Amino acid sequence: MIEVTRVTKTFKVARRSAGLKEALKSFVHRQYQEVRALNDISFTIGDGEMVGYIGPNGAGKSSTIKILSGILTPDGGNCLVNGKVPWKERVEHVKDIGVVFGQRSQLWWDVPILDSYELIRDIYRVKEAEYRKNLSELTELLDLGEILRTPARQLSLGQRMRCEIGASLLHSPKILFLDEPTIGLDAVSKIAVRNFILERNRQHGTTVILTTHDMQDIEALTKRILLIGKGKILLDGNLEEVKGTFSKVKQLTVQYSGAVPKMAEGMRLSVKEQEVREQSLSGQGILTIQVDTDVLKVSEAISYLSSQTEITDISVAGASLDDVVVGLYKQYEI
Ligand SMILES: Nc1ncnc2c1ncn2[C@@H]1O[C@H](COP(=O)(O)OP(=O)(O)OP(=O)(O)O)[C@@H](O)[C@H]1O
Repeated sequence: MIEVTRVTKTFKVARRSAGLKEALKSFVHRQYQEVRALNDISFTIGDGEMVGYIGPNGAGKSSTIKILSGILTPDGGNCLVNGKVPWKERVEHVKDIGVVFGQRSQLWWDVPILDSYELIRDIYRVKEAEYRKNLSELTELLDLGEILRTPARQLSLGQRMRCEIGASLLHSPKILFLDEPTIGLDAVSKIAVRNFILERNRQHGTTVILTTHDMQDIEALTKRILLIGKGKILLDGNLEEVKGTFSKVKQLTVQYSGAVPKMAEGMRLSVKEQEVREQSLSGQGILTIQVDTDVLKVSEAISYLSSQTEITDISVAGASLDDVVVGLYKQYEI
């Protein structure tokens, strides 16, 4: 269980104007500006939950993850992770958590991955039997076989990321913090990483907090999202419900054979008039229709269309999660 209560964090940043004169001045009179990274944030995450922590650049996501993993101390508020205060009980706390920062490595650059893993085993004092079991499971699921004997610096980004995730799980943590785990990966590697995380959660009940700008990660992995902006939690809700509030308009793609169907109130054609005219001459075609579900249900729109023409194929799509997130950022002015 993760309980974050009224946490605040302010950074003091040195400020000076450009130029040599200003640089010399700042030696004598240093000026500081305060950046409020976290402003009174609270949330609770239950055991085995997978939560997407999203927000624009500079919103405060990494600062939260650093506090939850004990790297940063907040100025105010409290935080309990499995009953422990992360920055006060660090040694005990790190046994419970695994952390992957997509932009930083926890592996030793010049030594084979297996040597890094053995160092991690010693640091976390993982028992030999547990280490062997975890290593063989992770090697199989993350397809690490060949690459375990290669130094990190010789691996591709995708191979290294699989090794990073393996490294974070060698001590069987109950909670996994993933900060942009698929950044820079190709489509195949992204899917492999997502599937592994899903499987880990299913089989071991691992709690996952995922920060990412990749909405496909969020869609594939999480049911709940926490939206942070300017250091404040702006929304904590079910992903499907949040999507629902933004997807009043559904898009129907209709393949038909016969007359071009007329549009009812609440339905709007997305294709150009010229295209419709051409389709009308050929007696068949594909139309893209926007349906405002406040006016007309999708099922009503489909039966209205099929009363006028023969529908040979149809697909319904909602707003993409990227559209939803852009809408949220606009709504909350972040
Ligand atoms: N060590 C630091 N010193 C000074 N300011 C910092 C430090 N770390 C973070 N900040 C500031 O705190 C704010 C929140 O930063 P944070 O890295 O938590 O954002 P983020 O949501 O993770 O952003 P991104 O999506 O770009 O990674 C930003 O304004 C950032 O400049």
